Amino acid sequence: MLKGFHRIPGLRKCHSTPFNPRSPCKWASDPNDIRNILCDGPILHAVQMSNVFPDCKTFVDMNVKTSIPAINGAWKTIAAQYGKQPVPMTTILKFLEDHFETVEGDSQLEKWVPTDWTPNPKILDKVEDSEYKYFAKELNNLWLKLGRKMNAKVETEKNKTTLLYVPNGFIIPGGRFRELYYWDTYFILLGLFACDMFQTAKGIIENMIYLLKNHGSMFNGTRIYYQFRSQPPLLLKMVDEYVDATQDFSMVEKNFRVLEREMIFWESTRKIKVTVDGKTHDVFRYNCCMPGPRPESYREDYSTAEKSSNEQKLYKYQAIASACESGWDFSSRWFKCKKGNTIKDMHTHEIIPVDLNAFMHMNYEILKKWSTRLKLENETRKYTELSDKIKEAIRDVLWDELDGIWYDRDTRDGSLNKEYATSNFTPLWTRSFNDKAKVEIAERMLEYYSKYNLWKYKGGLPTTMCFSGEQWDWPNSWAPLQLIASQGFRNVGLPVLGYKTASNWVNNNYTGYLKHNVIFEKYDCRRPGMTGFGGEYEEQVGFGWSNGVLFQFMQEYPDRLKPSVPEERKIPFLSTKSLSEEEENSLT
Ligand SMILES: OC[C@H]1O[C@H](O[C@H]2O[C@H](CO)[C@@H](O)[C@H](O)[C@H]2O)[C@H](O)[C@@H](O)[C@@H]1O
Repeated sequence: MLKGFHRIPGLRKCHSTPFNPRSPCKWASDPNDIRNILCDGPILHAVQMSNVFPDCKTFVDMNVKTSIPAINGAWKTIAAQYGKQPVPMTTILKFLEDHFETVEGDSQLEKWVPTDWTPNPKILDKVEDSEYKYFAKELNNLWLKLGRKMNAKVETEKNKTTLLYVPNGFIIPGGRFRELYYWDTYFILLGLFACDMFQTAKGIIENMIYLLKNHGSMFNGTRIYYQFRSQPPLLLKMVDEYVDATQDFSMVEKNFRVLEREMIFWESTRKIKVTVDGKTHDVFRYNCCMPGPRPESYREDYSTAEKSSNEQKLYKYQAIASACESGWDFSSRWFKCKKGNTIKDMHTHEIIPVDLNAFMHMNYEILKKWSTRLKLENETRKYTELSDKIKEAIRDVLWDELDGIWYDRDTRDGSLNKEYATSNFTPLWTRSFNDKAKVEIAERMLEYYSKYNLWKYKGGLPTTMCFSGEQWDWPNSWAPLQLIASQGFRNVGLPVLGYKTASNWVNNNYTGYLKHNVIFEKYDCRRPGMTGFGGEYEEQVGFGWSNGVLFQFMQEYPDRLKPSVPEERKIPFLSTKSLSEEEENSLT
C-alpha cells in the first residue's frame, strides 16, 4: 500500500488565512489595532517574557482601560528609557495597572443564567439509579456556573478586548477557557438537549452561524488571537442534532448557504491531493498560517522555536497552531511517539488525520441529506459525489488491512502512524465505510480493542498509549473521544463496547465528583476519578464537554447505568501531580 505513495508538490506551503486564503498571514496592519498590542509586537513580547503572569492567557484576555494610542505612547517612553535593557518588573506592573484590567473585573463578559434552565429537567426522572439521579441534578446546576453573555460594548467599543462578539448567551468550557470554543460546543449542546434547554442551544448555534457569516470561517474560539485557526469541523453536526431534537428544520432553510461556507473554507484552505497505489485522492489536513508564537501561550512557543532559523521558526509556529486546530494540542500524533521526540518535532500540517477526514465525510452526508430535503438537485448530486469520494479516500489512504484499523498518514514519507490513538475509531462514528463491510469492520474493531486490552481502563479509553507528557496522550482520557468511540462501536453493532465505554466514563466522572466535588477537563484512564495531567497549562475544572457527554450517556442508558460498587470506588487517590516516568511504568 505504501509503495507508490506520492505527495503533491507544494504541500509544505502555508496557503491559508481565514479572511483571504491567498494573502500572507499578518495580525493587523493598522498600528492602532488591538492585535498589535495583544497578539504581536514589543509590548506582548516584554509582558509575556517577563513572567509576570504564570499563564500567558491572562494578559491577552485583559481589557484595555485606556486606549491603544495611549498604550503605544506610554510604551514608547518606557522603551526609550530602557533601550535594549530588560524593562524592570515594577515598571511593567505599573504599566499594566495603568492601561489594563482583568477580565473578571469588568462587565464585557457577564455571568448569564440561561432563560430555559430549570432545576428539574426531565432527564432527572428518566435516570433510574438514585446516585446518578443526584449526580445529574448536580451537573444540571453547573450550567449556571458556565453561562456567559457578552456585553454589547464588545461589539460597539472597538479595540478594548480580544473577545469576538456574539449576540446570544453561551456555555463556556470553564477554568481558563472563558470564551465560546468551537468543537467543545458540539459536546456541550448534547448536554443542553438532554436538559431540555433548546432555546439556549438554538442561541448558541446562532452565535456560531453569526461568527461564520462575519468572519468567513469558524475560529478555534471567540478571541481574535484564534483568528488564524479553526477546530474540528462540527458545526453542521450541531445543526443536524438540533433539527433531530426539535424537528425545527427552519434553521437549515434559513442558513443552508452560510453553512456551506464552512465546507468551502476547509476545501479551499485545507484540502490536498495524495496518490496511493496510483490513485489520487482529495483529503484534508489541519493547516493554518501562524506568523509567530500563539499570543495566549507566547512564552511556550517562543522557547519551542527559539533555536531555529527564521524559516524553521515559521514551520514550527504553523505546526503548533495546526495542532491546536486539530483540538489535540498537543499529542504524539503530530510528532511520532519516539524517544527524544517532542513538540519541537511537530509536523502536524504534513499529516492526513483520520478524524478530520471522517468529520468531512459526515459533513458531506449531512449536506446531501439537507439538499435532498430542500429539493436542491444540483447540490444533492454534488454532495453525494463528494461524500462517496472522501469515503473512498478514507479507505484507500487511511485504512490498514493488516491491523484492521484506520491510521493517520504522514505525507512526508507516505507512512501510516501505526500507534494506538482513539481518533482511529472516528470513522465508526461518522459511518465512513461501506455498509457491506460493516460486519467485517466490527470483527476487526473487536480484535483491535482486545489487542490493546482496552477493557481494563476504568477511567476511560486512553487517548494514545504514548507517554509524551502532552495532554492528548497517555494516560489521559477525554470526554469527546469517549462519546465518539462509544457511539461508533454501536454503529457497527458492538453495543457491549458502546455501553462499557459509556458506563466506565460516567462512573469515572462520578467518582471524581464525589471525591473532589468538581468535573475535570480530562481524566486519567487508569484511576477513575482522577484528573488527567500534562501539557502546557494546569488542570482545569468546569467542564463544558465533560458535562455534555455525561448527560448524553445518561440519556442513552437511563435505566442501565449504575455506579461501580463502593468497594471498587475505594481506589487510593494519588496526588494530582504529574508522575515521573518510573512511577508511570510501575502503574502500567
Ligand atoms: O491555551 C492553550 C490551548 O488551549 C485550548 O485547547 C484546549 O482547550 C480547548 C477548550 O476546552 C479545547 O477545545 C482543546 O481541544 C484543548 O486542547 C485552545 O483550543 C488552544 O487553541 C490553545 O492554544
